[in-house]
Amino acid sequence: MRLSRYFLPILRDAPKEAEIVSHRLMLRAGMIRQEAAGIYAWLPLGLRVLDKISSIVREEQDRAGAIECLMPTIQLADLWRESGRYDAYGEEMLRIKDRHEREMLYGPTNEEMITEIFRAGVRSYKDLPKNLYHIQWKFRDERRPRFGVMRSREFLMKDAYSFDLDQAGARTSYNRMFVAYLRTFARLGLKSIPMRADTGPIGGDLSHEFIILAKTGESEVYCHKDYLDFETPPETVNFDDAAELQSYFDKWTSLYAATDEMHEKAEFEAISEDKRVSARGIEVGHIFYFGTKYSLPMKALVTGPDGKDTPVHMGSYGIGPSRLAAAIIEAGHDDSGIVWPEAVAPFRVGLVNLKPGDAAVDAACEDLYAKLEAAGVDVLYDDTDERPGSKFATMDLIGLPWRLVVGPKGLASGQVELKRRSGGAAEALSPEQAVATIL
Ligand SMILES: Nc1ncnc2c1ncn2[C@@H]1O[C@H](COS(=O)(=O)NC(=O)[C@@H](N)CS)[C@@H](O)[C@H]1O
Repeated sequence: MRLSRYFLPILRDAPKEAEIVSHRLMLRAGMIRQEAAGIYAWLPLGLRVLDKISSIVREEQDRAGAIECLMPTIQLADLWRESGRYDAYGEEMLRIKDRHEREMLYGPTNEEMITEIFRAGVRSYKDLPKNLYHIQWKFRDERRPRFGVMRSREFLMKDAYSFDLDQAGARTSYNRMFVAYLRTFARLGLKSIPMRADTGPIGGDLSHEFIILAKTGESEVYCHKDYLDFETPPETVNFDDAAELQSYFDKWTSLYAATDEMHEKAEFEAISEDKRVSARGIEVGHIFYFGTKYSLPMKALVTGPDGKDTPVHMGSYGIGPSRLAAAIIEAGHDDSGIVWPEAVAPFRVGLVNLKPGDAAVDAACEDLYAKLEAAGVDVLYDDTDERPGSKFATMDLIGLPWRLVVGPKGLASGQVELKRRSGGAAEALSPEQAVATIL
């Protein structure tokens, strides 16, 4: 992409209301723009990151056997009356009326809707287990939206829903998602720790929040330090092997880890001092087992092996891709700006032309741009007339993994300058060596 043709509204300073670093950097880097309280436009650079995060979430859901669908954002109030949650959900629900005065709502979550879809499509236990998911925008009228997209009112969520004949089956579905979550956050460059959590308005009696430790996290969390060294379950996990899945669940819940609401002080203080971690954390995922809480009132029944109709056992599993864009910045930045992990960087290389109009430099840049793009490397080519200092500052701010600089002096001795954003000195290399290093 040529920067002269792109849309990247960089801000020199962040608005004062941006309290945390990810909010400041996302605004300054031209990734998002606030359209209303807690409601953001995702500008081109931010959307590229959001799409990369969603792709990794999707890959790990698919690997775990979940099946993707897409439910609408607008839902009928009557659907929520079936589960009894319409009134219980409270102020956070955005209630609307259509032209026929029909009561509707902007979905904050989809347990009722997926249960309605399931009950219309499945009748026998032979069709179980099932896990259906979508990646869809949600609306929760948070009293105090803040921290940019970290706690916004409209946000993107992957929400998956599992259906099993009984609790034992539902526990395996829960463990499948548990393992998929550990893998997902690791691939995003984050160290997540599953913590016992409260079930809140979703309900149920088993729940874990996946927390990443960050100074600006909203939650106060407590855990055993050894979690930080645990190996992520490998790509080769057999998601059909209930015992293997249970072994990962047992390992990753074998030591103390709890959010503030579930904290047991005495249990925590029984851990040797050097192994206690108490920190602030960001909740990036939350999973629930809630049995027949929705299937019973909504009559989502299957014919069991005994021929009797029985309500299915369900769980729901949420991840916040839009919150993750901010959380990844909280976990990866420095004084000059964002430092993206390769997996989610909006572009892989920032190519900087120090003297547009200089024939040799232009030719060298065009050649590098063509070679890298042909090799499938996403390049943001700064071909603008900005001053060099401002070009370097922009590349540091938007945090691309590689910065490749072409100037007349270096080129005269056949060299360009390559620098890794995550640290290390700039290297003077031939254009060929620079391309080889990046590939
Ligand atoms: N206001 C918000 N802004 C940004 N992300 C949010 C917000 N609220 C929740 N999330 C993200 O969405 C994830 C799931 O949300 S949740 O309420 O915990 N769980 C559910 O809604 C269940 N239905 C799971 S399918 C959270 O872990 C968080 O990553």
